[in-house]
Amino acid sequence: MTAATPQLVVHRDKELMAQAAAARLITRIVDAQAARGTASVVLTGGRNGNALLAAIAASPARDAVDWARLDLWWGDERFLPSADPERNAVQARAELLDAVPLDPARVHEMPASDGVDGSDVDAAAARYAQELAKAAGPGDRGGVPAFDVLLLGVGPDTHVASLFPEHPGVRETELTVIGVRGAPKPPPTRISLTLPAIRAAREVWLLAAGEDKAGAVAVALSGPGELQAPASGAHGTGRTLWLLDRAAASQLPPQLYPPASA
Ligand SMILES: O=C(O)[C@H](O)[C@@H](O)[C@H](O)[C@H](O)COP(=O)(O)O
Repeated sequence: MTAATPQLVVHRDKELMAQAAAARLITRIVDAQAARGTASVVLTGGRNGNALLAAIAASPARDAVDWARLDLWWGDERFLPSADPERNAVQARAELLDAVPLDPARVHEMPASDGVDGSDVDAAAARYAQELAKAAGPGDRGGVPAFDVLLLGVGPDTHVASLFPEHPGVRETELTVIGVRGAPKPPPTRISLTLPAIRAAREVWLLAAGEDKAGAVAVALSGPGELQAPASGAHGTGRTLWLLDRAAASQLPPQLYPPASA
């Protein structure tokens, strides 16, 4: 087994998956902070990503995290005005970030369409790539920090972040952050980390719950390649973990279904 080999955990339903993922993430952050005095996490948009944040907000264990020593980044963002309720960062703040004592300087939102770059999504993406490069340490590779955990929701078409099947972004091998136009999932204009940036993370956790994800999970784990199934190209340098509920795991071939999960 290598770090890219997907490890699967299947929970009873999406509510339990969010709670269990929240407990897992709190523990991972606490361990990283105990070992290195800091931690870095990449957040994802979408229902499962937001449910995880809400579960952390509701968890008494959340106070075990030294929030001031946590760097937060985003895997993708909808390129909208900064206060737009459709922005992943706006939703993350509502679910959790505004309730915990983060260091604002360590919360790295992706640029908005009413920011310094105006409507130039490519310039905005380049700006975020510079911010990542500045945060990268001497031992980090590829111009991004070695994130402790990079979260990804999985779309019903197997997209992750804003990397969609057969779209240019999934082919990007040099840039760490790109502008995305014509995204099949609205809104059409987005900013996204690329697969090389995603793969710099120590751990990549993919979240998928619900019957509508069962096909995507089965396809992504059957190995068609990242161009057809971007989720299949998302793996960490130390661990690749799929956090599922039974409905999203319902089309997995028996040999991939984990022996015991609750
Ligand atoms: O900006 C976004 O929309 C997300 O980052 C996107 O990649 C999301 O994670 C998936 O589409 C899954 O979304 P759900 O969890 O809502 O199905």
